[in-house]
Amino acid sequence: MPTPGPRPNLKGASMTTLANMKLQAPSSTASSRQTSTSTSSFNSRNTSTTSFASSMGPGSRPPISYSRPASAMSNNFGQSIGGRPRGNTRTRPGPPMGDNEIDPDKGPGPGPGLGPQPNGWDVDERLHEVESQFKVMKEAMSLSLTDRKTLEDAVDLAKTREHRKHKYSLEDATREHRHELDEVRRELQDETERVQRTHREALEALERHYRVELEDERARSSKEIQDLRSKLGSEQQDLNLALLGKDREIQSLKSELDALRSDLEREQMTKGSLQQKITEMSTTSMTLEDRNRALRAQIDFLESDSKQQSDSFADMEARLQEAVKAADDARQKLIREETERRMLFNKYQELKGNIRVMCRVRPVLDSSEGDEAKILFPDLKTSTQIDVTGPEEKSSLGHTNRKLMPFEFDRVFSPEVHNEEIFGEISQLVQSALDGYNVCIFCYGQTGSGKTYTMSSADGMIPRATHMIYETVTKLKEKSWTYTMEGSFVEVYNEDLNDLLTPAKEAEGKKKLEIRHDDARKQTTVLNCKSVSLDSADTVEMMLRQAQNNRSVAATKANERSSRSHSVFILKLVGENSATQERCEGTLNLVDLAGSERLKHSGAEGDRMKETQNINKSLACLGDVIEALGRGSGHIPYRNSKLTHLLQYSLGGNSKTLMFVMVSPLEAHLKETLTSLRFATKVHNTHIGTAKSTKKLKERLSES
Ligand SMILES: Nc1ncnc2c1ncn2[C@@H]1O[C@H](COP(=O)(O)OP(=O)(O)OP(=O)(O)O)[C@@H](O)[C@H]1O
Repeated sequence: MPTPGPRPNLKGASMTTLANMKLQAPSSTASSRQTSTSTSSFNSRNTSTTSFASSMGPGSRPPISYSRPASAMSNNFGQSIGGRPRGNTRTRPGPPMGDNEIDPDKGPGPGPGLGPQPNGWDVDERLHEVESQFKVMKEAMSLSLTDRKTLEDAVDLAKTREHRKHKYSLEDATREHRHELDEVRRELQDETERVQRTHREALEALERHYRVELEDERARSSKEIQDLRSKLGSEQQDLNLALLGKDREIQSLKSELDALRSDLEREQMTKGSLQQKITEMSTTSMTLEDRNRALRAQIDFLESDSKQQSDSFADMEARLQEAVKAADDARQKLIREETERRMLFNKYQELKGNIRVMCRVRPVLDSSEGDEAKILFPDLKTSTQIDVTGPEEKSSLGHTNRKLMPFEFDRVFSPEVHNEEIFGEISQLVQSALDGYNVCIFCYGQTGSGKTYTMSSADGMIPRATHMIYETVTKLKEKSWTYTMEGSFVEVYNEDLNDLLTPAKEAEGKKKLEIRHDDARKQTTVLNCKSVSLDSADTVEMMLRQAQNNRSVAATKANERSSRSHSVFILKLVGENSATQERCEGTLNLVDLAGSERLKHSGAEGDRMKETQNINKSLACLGDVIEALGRGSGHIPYRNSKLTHLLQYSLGGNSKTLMFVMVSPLEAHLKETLTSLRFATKVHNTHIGTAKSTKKLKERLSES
């Protein structure tokens, strides 16, 4: 129920004012209600503001100072609604309301006719009062609005401050956290860096260590690879050479086979024709015997009848003439056949190759010599192979093994083979020398391997060759061949040529030996060298004894009586055929080379070292010459050593060469054995051009 407002005082008031009053009275009530509401809300706000302000607490933002305490305002406002404001300085001062005052609870009082109203009817006063109340209310309103605004501002400010405070504290916290985070990050980073540094250092140390190890390993591996490569290279080279040699051998064997086949056919034909001739001759002989018998009968008859006798005599003479002619024809045929045999024989020799290599292993002399090397002779049928078990080798994986090294030559002689069998193989070459070829037979090998035993022992190649020559020469006399034989014996010692048939004392005042070559005859003469005419086999034995005494023999660690020089037995054979007028000139050189052991192994010093160096040099030169001949080189380095210079016409296209590689059976000599066998293999793989007999040369020379 709206409280009835005081009756408006129309006296002195304009109609407008009254109208306003009428209009405002209820609104005032309403506004009073409103005010009350707003006051309470203000109060509540004020309370909240106070609590908010108090929540700020000491040390926080300063409390908000209001222009007027809210409670006061509230009181004023309450009073202003109820009547005259009390104690409000802004309201018009007036007399205390007393009974005339409008009690808000009671209302403005009874209206006209509703009860006594002291001065209640004083409209002006009432109006004035209402106006002043209105003014007060208005002021209160504006104040309240201002307050509200202020409060709102304060709230906003507080909010802003609180917000800012929060923001600050948040920012502080963020900063703190960021700082902490930075610290932690820095620490972490430091730790990480430290760990990284430690790891890097460890890694670097490891890397350095492994790099060193790697370098070592690499160096070791590259050395091993290099060793293996060079070994492989040399083995490959050897294999290639062996392959080439084998190819050539196959080719030559094929052509040899063809030639032999045709030779055989020819020989068979010759044999057939010879047999036919023999049959013819025996028939002739029988005929002659018959005639003889008839002639005897005729003689008897002539003795009885002279005419008949003289006729028969003439007939007999004619027949005798015929028989003599037939015998002469047969002799001529024999000589022709000898010439043909020689030709065929030498052709066969040529086909066998001009350089042949044979290997001989000497037996173990007694158990004190030491362990025996593992040497096998697998090829029993043709006896051309020797397998040597090499020294112990360490593989890259650390395993120890021994390689089986096979070597192949024209012939291999095991320790049981005697000099007789060896000579069987070389006798054909001796025959070639008689037929006018230059022949050279070497014995190569380390000290104590059996060179001297093979070459010049009592039943060695030199005495056997000379015996064979004597026998052959004697037989050839029947075929109109007469031979002169001259022998000389020289040695090459420290690149000097010495005559072994002249004792050292006698040789002192004599001129030095000089080598002279006759290029047209392909013959070599040693000037100032003694040569002995060999008219009996005994002369050769005497020669050998003399040479042996004069040979330079010195002691080395490798062999007690070691030959330190190359000795060359030179046998010149000149044959002439009185029937055919043929002439041939051949030379047989039997060479016992000095020991081929290596300088390091021989333990040589001083003079012995010089000797060894010279021996090694001349052996190397011999290898070079054979190699150059094999290559077909235009320049053959004969003059690089005395030995090759001396043997110039016995090494090469116009001669036949046989090299014996002598092998010791002892394990202690294994390295030297392998070196010798490798050298011999190189020689074996060398193909030297076809040999030519000086007889043919002579024929050619005589033609020109
Ligand atoms: N086939 C063999 N049968 C029996 N004994 C042999 C045989 N070969 C060599 N000998 C002996 O072996 C020893 C050494 O041989 P030899 O003197 O011939 O060797 P070498 O190679 O000529 O040595 P150097 O180079 O010192 O002259 C000698 O006592 C010899 O009699």
